[in-house]
Amino acid sequence: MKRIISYLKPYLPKMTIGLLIKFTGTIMDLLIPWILAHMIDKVVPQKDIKLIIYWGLAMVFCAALAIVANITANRMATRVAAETTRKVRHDLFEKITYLSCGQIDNYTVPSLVSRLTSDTYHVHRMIGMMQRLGVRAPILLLGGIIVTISIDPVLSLVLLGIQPFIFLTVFYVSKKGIPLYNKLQQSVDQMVRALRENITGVRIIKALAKTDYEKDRFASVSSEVVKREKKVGMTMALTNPVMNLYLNYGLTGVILMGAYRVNAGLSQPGVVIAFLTYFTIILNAMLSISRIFVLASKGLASFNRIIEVIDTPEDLTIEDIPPTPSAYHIEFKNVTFSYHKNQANLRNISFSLKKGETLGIIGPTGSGKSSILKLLLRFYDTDEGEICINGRNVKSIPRKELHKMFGIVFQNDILFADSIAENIDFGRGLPLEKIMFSTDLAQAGEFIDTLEARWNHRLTNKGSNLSGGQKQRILISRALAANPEILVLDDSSSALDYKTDAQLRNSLNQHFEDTTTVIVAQRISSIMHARHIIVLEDGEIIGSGSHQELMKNCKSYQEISISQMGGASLD
Ligand SMILES: Nc1ncnc2c1ncn2[C@@H]1O[C@H](COP(=O)(O)OP(=O)(O)OP(=O)(O)O)[C@@H](O)[C@H]1O
Repeated sequence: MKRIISYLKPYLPKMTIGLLIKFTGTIMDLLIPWILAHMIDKVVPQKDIKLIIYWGLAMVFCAALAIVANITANRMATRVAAETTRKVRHDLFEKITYLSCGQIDNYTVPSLVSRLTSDTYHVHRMIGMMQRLGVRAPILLLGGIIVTISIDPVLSLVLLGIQPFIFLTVFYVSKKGIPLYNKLQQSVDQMVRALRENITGVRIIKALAKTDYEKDRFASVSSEVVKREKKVGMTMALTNPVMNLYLNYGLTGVILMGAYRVNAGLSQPGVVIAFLTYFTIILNAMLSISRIFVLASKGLASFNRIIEVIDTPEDLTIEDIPPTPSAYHIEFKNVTFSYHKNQANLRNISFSLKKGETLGIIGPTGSGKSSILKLLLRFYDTDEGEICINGRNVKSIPRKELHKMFGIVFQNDILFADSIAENIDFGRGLPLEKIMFSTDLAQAGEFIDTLEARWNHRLTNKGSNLSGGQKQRILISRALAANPEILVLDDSSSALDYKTDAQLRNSLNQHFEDTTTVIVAQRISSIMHARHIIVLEDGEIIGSGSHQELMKNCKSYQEISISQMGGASLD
């Protein structure tokens, strides 16, 4: 609660003014039936047209003021809700961008997406609703009760008699409805997750003719949503008819008792008419209050899910480790690491690279090749051992400074719906010449020249209007464009033909001789020229050395080489 108030704090003056306006509008709404009763019972019998017009105008004024005040207050409330939600969403987004990879793994991406979308939406609805109805409904309820008791205490007994039933209904619906809403939200989360997987994987689903399977899978999560929606609907559907029933019974009771009291000269017709209106106002106010409870509990649950992420303590903090002089640019010293802190995914990894040297990493799928790169970039911290760049432990290098050293191409790296130039620049403000130079080096210049708008050619989301090889070249251009100190290529030549791959390697040798390069590859031809090669298996180095050395000493390497190139050597 404290946190939500801290978000609302900047808008407190605006909210106070809005609530005062709302208060005025609501009082006007409450006044109208009272004026009506006064006119019928006191003014009309005097047969003074001037007085009737005067009171009539008072009613018109109240009605106009009520509507203007309510609209103004609602608009102000909407603005406050939108602004507050914008700030919450912004803080959440910012925090997500700073979460470490381990923290993202723990939350999972779909859960973070639904916190950013549906949870912020619920918070928005709650803040809006609390301002619109949070003041109005209690005033209408309390004010209505006070006015009815003051104009005819006996008729109020009808209202009093019906209250326990109303309370019971509201209590039952809230008690049942809130957990049902929470369950519904969970199944909506699952449906969003399935939908997301389906849409991102639409090609492979089609290619593997899994459309029917996916349709069934989606149908099953969707029918769970429908089932839960029905359950919520069935419970909530009780509210309006049951309340209407109470209302009608109450109104009948008021009319019966009112008629009796008017006949007996104990009350007046105007009071009975006003009473009927107040009765409706009071019941509607109670209904609104029950809705506020449901919406507030949903909104608070969502807000807590958002705050959980925003308050996640920062891990991977910068540690004060003094640098040690080193002849090496990159060093891995006995590094052991596990994602789930149970079974090690990398064990005892050691290697060192001098400036400008190239390391090739090869090994079967799942052997830990990409994990080495993730540790080098400090996406995760090692469990044992240390990783140094220029003698500085990566844990002691500020994140921005560390990442600036790198040019990276990851597996399945992403291109955005933007121009080719902007995709390469990536917000770094690089001059076009550098971008053009990098595309030439990455062997992308040739295909860019065939495009009408060339570097301004717009890509679609994820670069889906390019071929796999073209995408790969743009991604490599992005990695090269800022003249990185360290170049990391994770299986990035897999979509390049052998000739382009060889041309790329030549360009790198010529123009990036000071850049230390780490290449992860499935193809031996992509790494066989590297100064150092390590062969990984099950998270361990089972062979290291140059291509020739490995061809002599490492059985696994020989097998890969023979299977891919018939065991060709460099010479
Ligand atoms: N984010 C993660 N959370 C948990 N386990 C992970 C995560 N990423 C990778 N792993 C596990 O760590 C091991 C090594 O994975 P890694 O991606 O490093 O392999 P790889 O050699 O690069 O494989 P590939 O050639 O298929 O890309 C695998 O067993 C994988 O399941």
